[in-house]
Amino acid sequence: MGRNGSIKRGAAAAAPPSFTVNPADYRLMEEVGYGAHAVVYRALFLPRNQTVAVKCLDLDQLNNNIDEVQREAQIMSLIDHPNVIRAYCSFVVEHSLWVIMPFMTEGSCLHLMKIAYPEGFEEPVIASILKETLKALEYLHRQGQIHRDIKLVTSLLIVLV
Ligand SMILES: Nc1ncnc2c1ncn2[C@@H]1O[C@H](COP(=O)(O)OP(=O)(O)OP(=O)(O)O)[C@@H](O)[C@H]1O
Repeated sequence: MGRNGSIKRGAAAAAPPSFTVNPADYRLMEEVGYGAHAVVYRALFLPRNQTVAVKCLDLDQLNNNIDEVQREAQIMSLIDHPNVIRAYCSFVVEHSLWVIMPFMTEGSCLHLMKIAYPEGFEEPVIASILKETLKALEYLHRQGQIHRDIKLVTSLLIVLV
């Protein structure tokens, strides 16, 4: 709504897409990566045939860290910065926590480097990745959050399709 009460053009288009918390609405496709406690899949959100990433965290492995993980998923859902991936939603499926996220089509910087730049990125590219990463960190710090686990080579790249 504009200040004069008029409805802003494009406001509806800018609204974040909504996702369900029903696992049956997601079809897991291939595995795209894994971390210490999670496996990440490319998946389809069936109601809109939309590609997403689903991070499946093994709750049994997390032991006492469940509160921390749920807090992280909640923070991720409140993120609003182009350089920080946000979670659309998260929910428990049997022994896993599923976090639904945008799918980063180009994968991580490490992946890109391995397949296309085996000698390593050139300096201007590294500088650009660093700058964008620092913008993301600055945003998180302004929100009162500390990342604690930055691994530059696993930064994710998105390509708008
Ligand atoms: N949204 C996404 N889109 C595409 N690929 C992703 C996405 N999220 C994660 N991945 C892939 O999955 C890998 C593992 O991601 P994850 O977030 O579990 O681990 P991490 O933070 O890199 O590792 P750890 O949890 O061990 O610190 C990433 O390195 C990346 O290759």
